[in-house]
Amino acid sequence: MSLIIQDLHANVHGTEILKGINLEIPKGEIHAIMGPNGSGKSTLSKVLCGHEDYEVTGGSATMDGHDLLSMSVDERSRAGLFLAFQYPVEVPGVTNANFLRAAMQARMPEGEELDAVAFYKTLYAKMDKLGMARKFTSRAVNEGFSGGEKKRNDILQMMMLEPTYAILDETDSGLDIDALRIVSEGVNSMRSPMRSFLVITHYKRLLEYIKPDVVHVLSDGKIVRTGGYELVDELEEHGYEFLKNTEQ
Ligand SMILES: Nc1ncnc2c1ncn2[C@@H]1O[C@H](COP(=O)(O)OP(=O)(O)OP(=O)(O)O)[C@@H](O)[C@H]1O
Repeated sequence: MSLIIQDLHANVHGTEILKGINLEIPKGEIHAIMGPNGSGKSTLSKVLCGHEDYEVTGGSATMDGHDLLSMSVDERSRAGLFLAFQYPVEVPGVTNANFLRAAMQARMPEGEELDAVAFYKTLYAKMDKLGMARKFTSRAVNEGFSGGEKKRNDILQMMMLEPTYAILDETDSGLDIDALRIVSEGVNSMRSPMRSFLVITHYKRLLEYIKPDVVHVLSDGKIVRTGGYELVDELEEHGYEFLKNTEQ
């Protein structure tokens, strides 16, 4: 049971950004992707989620054997995929609570109704865990939220939806020191043999809390290095200097 990406190529507005990505994330593992600005990290996450701006031109991606690329965005979500965006979107006019209720209802088998009492009980417990005030339930999704509040809200969505494969795109950006710890604890509380994470980040500070099993470096649309946690230390110390030696 894994997320398997093979020789994935993708374009945005006719320009090739992903140039043959190979990645296998078995259930239960946390993989981190690091890499220079503009190397394609967010593009990879958006392609996996089916963002309409991105055109897959080759390769495959399967989730537990199912062809991810042939599914609609909705189907991918229902199948257990979740993306916390680098820049979380605002949804004016829809309260956080209603958004989450609708998202959870949409995942239930036809004919079954979400239990409202149980929903709010779970929601409040998870908000407490993330240190989020109750007022955020009645505010429109991310509208007027600070950068850090948006990131926390994304993690709340993830904790409510309980995906099997979660992609976190620079979740640490904009978080203050306490929020970074709290959000990381939220992620760690979801670690399970039945769930995998792909964590995109620039900095060691997040990975000190969310210890990845495997670390990849993405450069110019390809995975150029894969290793263990020691790779994070190496990058922190030397940056992406080594890439210059691999460039033509
Ligand atoms: N919708 C888009 N329109 C035009 N160019 C795009 C679009 N999406 C991505 N790109 C380009 O694709 C390249 C890869 O971008 P991407 O956001 O995937 O990089 P990244 O590795 O996540 O970078 P960062 O670390 O800065 O967040 C960049 O050159 C970017 O300008």
